[in-house]
Amino acid sequence: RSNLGGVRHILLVLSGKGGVGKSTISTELALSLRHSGKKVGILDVDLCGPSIPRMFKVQDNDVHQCDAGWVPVFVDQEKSISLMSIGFLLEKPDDAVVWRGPKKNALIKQFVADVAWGELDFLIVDTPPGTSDEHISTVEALRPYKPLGAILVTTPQAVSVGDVRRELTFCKKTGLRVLGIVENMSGFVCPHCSECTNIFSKGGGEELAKHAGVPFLGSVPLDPQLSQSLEEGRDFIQEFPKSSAFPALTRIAQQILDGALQQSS
Ligand SMILES: Nc1ncnc2c1ncn2[C@@H]1O[C@H](COP(=O)(O)OP(=O)(O)OP(=O)(O)O)[C@@H](O)[C@H]1O
Repeated sequence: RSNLGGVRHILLVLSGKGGVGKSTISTELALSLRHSGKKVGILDVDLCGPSIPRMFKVQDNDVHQCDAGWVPVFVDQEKSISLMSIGFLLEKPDDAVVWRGPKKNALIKQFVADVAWGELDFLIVDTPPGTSDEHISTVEALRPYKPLGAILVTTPQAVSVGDVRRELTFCKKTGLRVLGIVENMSGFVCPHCSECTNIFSKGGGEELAKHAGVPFLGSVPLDPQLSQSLEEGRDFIQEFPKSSAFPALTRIAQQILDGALQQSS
């Protein structure tokens, strides 16, 4: 039996640009799903900029081997969130990965085949920005396991939205279903007067979703408590239910749960 045999739903998180919040959305989606009673894994295939270990504050952990392959790193004692990332394989967490494409592709194949995930409700695959070799290798390696689809993350500005158009084309060409678009860093709600300032403009992601005929999963505002939680490896979903990004993040998770339920029925 393959190591992904016990994984019910696989979804990818993609973006055209770097730094728009893929790892943030992957992390908060995993936490939200965990609080809905699901077992979740995150496979971080961002080989040159792995940020998932740090966002869960487990960057000093090592990965061990068992008969079935690599044992992922568990975030909690209940083992409800497990992680695999190149960050756990580097001698020092800040070591740079200077590899050519074939070596990267080989590691991605190994990540897909050799991690002993056990039973998972969701496996979230956090990808590097763009549509590189690594994306093609990831999608090809996952194809036999019929991924649920991809979440596309963008910031509201036209330049980032333009890059998401390329992601839409990538999904179409590789036969990956688009689960929806998330607009991240969409306005800043003042904690004192609750007025919303659209720092990076607003609505680009929603408009693109409408235009492309794909679901719009929601706008996540810029939220200092969110970035601080990520810096400190804290559980934002549990600790900050009153913060401005909380409703959007939990709504995204609910839509993913609904979509997965529909696919299963
Ligand atoms: N809605 C938000 N509010 C506040 N800070 C955010 C928000 N979304 C992301 N950030 C912060 O922005 C930074 C970049 O986010 P993140 O690492 O998730 O982006 P990424 O797209 O995964 O980047 P990369 O391309 O390097 O993989 C992080 O420091 C994160 O804490």
